[in-house]
Order: sequence, then C-alpha cells, then structure tokens
Amino acid sequence: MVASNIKVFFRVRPSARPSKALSLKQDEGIIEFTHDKTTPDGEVNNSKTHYKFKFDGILSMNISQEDVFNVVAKPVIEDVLQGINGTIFAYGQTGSGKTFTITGGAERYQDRGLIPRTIAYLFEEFKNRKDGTYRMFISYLEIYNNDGYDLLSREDKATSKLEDLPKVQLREDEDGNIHLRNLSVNMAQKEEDALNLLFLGDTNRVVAETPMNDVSTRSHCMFIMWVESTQPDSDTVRRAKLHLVDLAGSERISKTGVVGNLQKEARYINLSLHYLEQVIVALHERSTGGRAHVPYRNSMMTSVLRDSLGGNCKTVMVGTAAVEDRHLDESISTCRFAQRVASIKNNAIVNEELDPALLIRRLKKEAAELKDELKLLNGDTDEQLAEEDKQECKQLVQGYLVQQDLEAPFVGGSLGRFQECFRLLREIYLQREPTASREGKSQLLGQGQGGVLGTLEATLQQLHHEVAMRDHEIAMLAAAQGFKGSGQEYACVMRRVIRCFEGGGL
Ligand SMILES: Nc1ncnc2c1ncn2[C@@H]1O[C@H](COP(=O)(O)OP(=O)(O)OP(=O)(O)O)[C@@H](O)[C@H]1O
Repeated sequence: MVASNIKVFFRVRPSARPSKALSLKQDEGIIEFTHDKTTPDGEVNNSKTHYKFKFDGILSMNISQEDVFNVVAKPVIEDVLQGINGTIFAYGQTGSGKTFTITGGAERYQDRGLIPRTIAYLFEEFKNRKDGTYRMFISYLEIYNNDGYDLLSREDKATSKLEDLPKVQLREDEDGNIHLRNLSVNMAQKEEDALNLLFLGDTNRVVAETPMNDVSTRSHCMFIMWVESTQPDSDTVRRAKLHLVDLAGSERISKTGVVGNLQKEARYINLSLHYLEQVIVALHERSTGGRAHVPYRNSMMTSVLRDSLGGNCKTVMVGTAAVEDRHLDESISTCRFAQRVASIKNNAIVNEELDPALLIRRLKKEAAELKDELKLLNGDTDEQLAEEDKQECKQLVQGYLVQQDLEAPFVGGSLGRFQECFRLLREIYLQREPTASREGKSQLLGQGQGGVLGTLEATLQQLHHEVAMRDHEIAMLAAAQGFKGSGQEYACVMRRVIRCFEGGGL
C-alpha cells in the first residue's frame, strides 16, 4: 500500500493583463495575492490583504501542453500501468482552462490535452513493454443535475438533448463498492479506437451558453480508462482505472448572473461542488485526527470519486485560474480549495486478482503436459511418425554416430522418435555386419548368452541398474528398443551402447 497526499498543481490561464496583485514563485510552487482591502460597500482603504499558497507545482501561463502532460499525468499513468488507480481532476471557475487542460484546444495539434496524450502514451507503452499483455476499455460519464449519462451510447436515435442518452445509476454493494449501472465499457484495441470514443463522447457532451462564457461546461465529465494487464505464466490480472475529470465551473451563482433554468443548473453545480467541498473538508479534518464520517453519498459526483478522494487511488488535482483583476476572488477561492485537497492522504494499492479463466487455461496446459509425460514414462505411445519425422531421426542418428564428442547429448524428442532412432541404430549396426554367418547372426540376434545382443542385453541391464541407482528414474526395456527415461538418460545409454557395439566395452 502506498500512502501519499493528493498532489496539487496550479495552472494560470494566459492573460494579456494579469492582475498586479498576483505574484508567482514558480520554482518554489508559491502563488501570492496582495491587494487593497475593500470595505463591504466597495470602498478601498489603505490596508493590504495578503494570501500565500504553496502547491506541488505552478503551471505558468506559457507552459506547453506537453510539459503539463509530463509533469501532471505521466507519473500517474506509470502507476496505472502497474495496476494502481489514478485520478486527475481539474477544478476552477468557468473559462479558467479546465477543458483546455483535460481535453485540449481544438484548433492546433500541439494543444492536445491530457486525454488524447494519455491515450497515445498508453498505447505506445503497451507496444514497448514486453513484460505482459495489456488491454484498454473506455467509459465516458457526464453528471448533470446530479444524474449520470453515458456519453458513449451507440443507440441509433440521434442525440439532441442529454435525456436522449442512457441514464447511469449508482449501485453500492455490501462491501461499499460503487458500481455504475448502464455505463458502457468499450474496448479500444488501438489508439484510433480510443480517440474515436473520445470524439463520440465529446460530440454527445452538452454545452450551453451562459453570460460568463460562450461555451461553458455546466456538468462534470469523467473520461475513464480501464487498463488490464496480464504477465506470461501468471494466473493473476491487474486492473487499474484512470479517471480524467473535467469538473463544472466553480464560480458562485451571484457572479454568473444567470436566471431561470440556468440558475437551477448553477445551483446544482454549486450544490455538487459544495458536497465535494464538504468531502474535502471532512477528509482534511480526518487527516488531522478529527471526525471520521465523510459524506461521499451526498452527490453522484462525490460517490463516483470516492476512491479518488481518500481511497485506493493516486490522485492529482489541477486548479485552474484566470488572473485578471475581476477574477481574483474566484482564483483565491480555488487556491483555498486546492490547499485543503493537498492535505488529503490516499492509500493506493496494486489491484491484482486471480483470473479464473487464466487459471483454467494454465491448469489445462499443465494437465496435458503431465499426460504426455506419463505416456512417456509408461513407454506407451501411439505416436505415428510422419515421413519427415523419420527423416529427421535418420539425420539425428547419423549425426550422433559421427559425433566426436562422446559427452555430446542425444536429443531425440518424443518417445516415438526415440524408438525410431533405436530402430535405425539397429539397422545401421546390422548393415555393418554383412558377412555375418547365419549362426553368427543368430548369435548376434541374442539367442544365448554369448550372442552380441545377449551381451548387449546384459550390458543394458547393467546400465539400467547403474543409471537407476544414480538417478532413480531410468528404466530400460529388454531389447535395444524401448528405453524409458529422460533425453539425457537415453543419450547416456545410447552412447555406451555404441561404444559396446564398437567393441570398446562399457
Ligand atoms: N492555457 C491556455 N492556453 C491557451 N488557451 C487557453 C488556456 N486555458 C484556457 N484557454 C482558452 O480559454 C477558453 C476557456 O477555457 P476552457 O474552456 O478550458 O475553460 P473551462 O475552465 O473548461 O470552462 P468551463 O467551466 O466553462 O468549461 C478556451 O477558449 C480555451 O481555449
């Protein structure tokens, strides 16, 4: 188990006129705001208000999307490849750059955000890593007014409004694990498949105009990548999920100036972010020895992010801020929120479990191997050698007979091949005695104690005894055909038999 604090980075949106109240100490990860104090009726007095926040890193205005990926996402992805869950979420007011960070800008290729870069990196790693096989599955969830929708629905009917998408339901099992019913899990075999799914989801994503911004996200969006890996000869499978989360704008209602339906939405957004804040506060208190109850169940978003906040997950937050004078209040409130998040400790573990399918496959393979071994040991083989196998045996025996190195092993293969090799050996031997008389031949064929095969038989018996004494395994059948034992043992017997044939004795 790896206990670590949630890492927090702070990203500043590029601005032609950043507030003079802002100062960034990038190397130290410090952001400071110093501005005039105002009275409630807006009058400025002479005293100053000073806020100082320290984070794991400041992502300055001119940082490239590639550098953001390297600093923020790469360490999380490396852990995901090891089976550890990861979450990266962006939090900040509308228009501060959350979507730009998580998904990216649409205009230039180099503006690709964390999701497409993560997809590309993961597929590259799947290809390069030789330690196992990897698979990726993708889900895309949108939470709007506390209801979940599957953004990757492939239903035929056109999606013109959010309600056309399948509604996702939360289920909690008896162990307290959250399950998302009706959320499709889509396999992506290659980078292109994953990018197509991202595109499909983004097309289904519902956006609306608000006075704060032309295109404002009123909902929370979670792009979920499930990475599954198996090692060769292992019965276990590692499954990690990576959440890339683009939260709705965190600004307060009064500032958005919206009315009617949009105000209701804004309330919901505020409410769910308020519940998120409550969870963060409770976790912060828990980390300092305070109350234990964390109100995850209050909203769908906090329920889904339960593991990411104080649970089994490596989590990174990117706070985003617009730094013009008029946005300073919101930026400071984002900093406050981020500071509390930074105090939360998560306990991430490698998610590894026994896979019954892998276990069955391995046991079946093992059983087949054992059956083969048993057959070999029992000398029982119904193996029918093909002509090319016989040719190979011939070459093996011929090669073996001219082998200078007497210690060289004989590798026959299966029992059937060993028997064929012995048959060939006998054939060669008989051909080398063309002048042998009938009597001689019968002597040779081992009738009576004095025959060559009789000697051979005695020799083999002695050998059998010797070898069996030595390694308890070898067995030898009566005639020159049909030994039992391992390849090396065959080789040992065969070598000595040949020496015997050549008149050299044992
Ligand atoms: N770092 C950046 N570099 C260049 N452009 C940026 C950057 N951050 C944001 N922008 C631009 O600012 C605009 C608003 O950004 P974005 O849509 O990412 O905000 P947001 O926080 O996701 O807002 P919302 O909460 O409404 O979804 C976009 O046009 C985006 O391209």
